[in-house]
Amino acid sequence: MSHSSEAPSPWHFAPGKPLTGSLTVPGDKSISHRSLILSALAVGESRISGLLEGEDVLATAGALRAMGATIDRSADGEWQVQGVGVGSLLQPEAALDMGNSGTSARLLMGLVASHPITVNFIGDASLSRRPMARVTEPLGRMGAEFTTSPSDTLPLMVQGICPAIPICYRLPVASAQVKSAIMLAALNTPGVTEIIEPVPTRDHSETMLKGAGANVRVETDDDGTRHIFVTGEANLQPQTITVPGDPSSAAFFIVAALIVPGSDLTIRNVGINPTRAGLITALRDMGGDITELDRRSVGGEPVADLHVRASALTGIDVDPALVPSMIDEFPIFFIASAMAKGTTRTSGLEELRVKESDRLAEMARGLKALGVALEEQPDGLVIQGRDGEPFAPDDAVTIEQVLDHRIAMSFAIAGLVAKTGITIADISPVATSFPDFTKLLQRATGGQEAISGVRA
Ligand SMILES: O=C(O)C1=C[C@@H](OP(=O)(O)O)[C@@H](O)[C@H](O)C1
Ligand SMILES: C=C(OP(=O)(O)O)C(=O)O
Repeated sequence: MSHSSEAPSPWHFAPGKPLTGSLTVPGDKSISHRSLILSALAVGESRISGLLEGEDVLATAGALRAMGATIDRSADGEWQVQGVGVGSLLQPEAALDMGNSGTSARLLMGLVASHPITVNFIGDASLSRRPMARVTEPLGRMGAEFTTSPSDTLPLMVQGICPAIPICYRLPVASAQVKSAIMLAALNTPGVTEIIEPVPTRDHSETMLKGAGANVRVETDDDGTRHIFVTGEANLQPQTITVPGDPSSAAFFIVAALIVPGSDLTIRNVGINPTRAGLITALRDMGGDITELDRRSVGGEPVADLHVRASALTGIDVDPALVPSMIDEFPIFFIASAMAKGTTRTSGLEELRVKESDRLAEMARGLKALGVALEEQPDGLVIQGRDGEPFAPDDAVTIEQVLDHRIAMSFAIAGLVAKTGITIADISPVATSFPDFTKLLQRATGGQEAISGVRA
């Protein structure tokens, strides 16, 4: 199911026309995973529209089918799910292939931990390097058993337990995936499970579980620490869910429109949940002209159309408190920083080293190849911006395949302001989160001439 088994697809991205007009980004990846999972746990038919049809979400759908849910697609983004009910997942016959998707792996490990089934999880080379102890540790306290490699990575076997034991768990890392894994395990666990979240992370699981009728209560201390209480043995109601556009996908077009001179672009239907909107705050602090139009609610989430105009950016020190709300946006934020005037400093980003790739190292490597002066620190980058001057590397730059969609898309956008363009050795990883990325970029830049495929 993974793109990694296919032949690489090299693309070249070079300066062309400004980004103009309007476009709509695909459905939010986090909300799409959760829509399928909660629908599979409801009894009856749920209907989802705007579902992201990226490989990561399809991995979640495939796993839920293998555990008994009936999942059908009737049109683009339109999906129907017949759930099995909390506690009624079936033992899958084969290992669940999570492909490149950390969210699928960690959320589904939580889901099966409180079911009396044994499940093997496998993934691609990137996912098989990513840390899983962060979920096996709390789920183990709930009674599930795990067989992993000594490095606590995939492939991994979960032996679920029913009834599981409710726990009170303080998250040692700011991670919505870990929080959500425990919440999903808690749904089929008698009693009340409490998760203490010192640093708030994306809150889609809380919102969507409440919407489906689960007893989820959130209390916030004066210092911002959140306590999330989930009452187990829940009954979830089938829903009609509309998935809003993904701010993490919109991010590439926001930055492109800011740094390509003359751009004036509207990105429609973008989720602006405060736990996801840190990039907009940071870019505005740098002088980015981003206006929210027609603020509204879609599927219980705040959404707006974003009007973005090319802007002279100035470097900033990014407040570490913003980090969780822009965690996936740092790769493209570093491209914006490299085009700003002055220095941009980031810190508190050690989590970027355990994403689909080591995103600090990969971004530092690619930016250096583009001639950008920077310092790589253990938990961030310090970037000397070029004050709007296009990248002018001595040699042609090729970004090698590292099985990381966000690295590929970030340097694709950088290619729009690089004198000789940039070659992405394999664009196919974008299919995990944004299958239409190149098509939308071509459309926004007025046609084929802005970017073109390169024959290897
Ligand atoms: O819960 C989610 O849907 C996600 C949480 C984040 O991961 P962490 O929980 O590891 O920070 C994010 O990077 C990922 O893309 C999606
Ligand atoms: C980190 C990401 O996803 P995941 O953890 O689901 O692989 C991402 O999409 O940037």
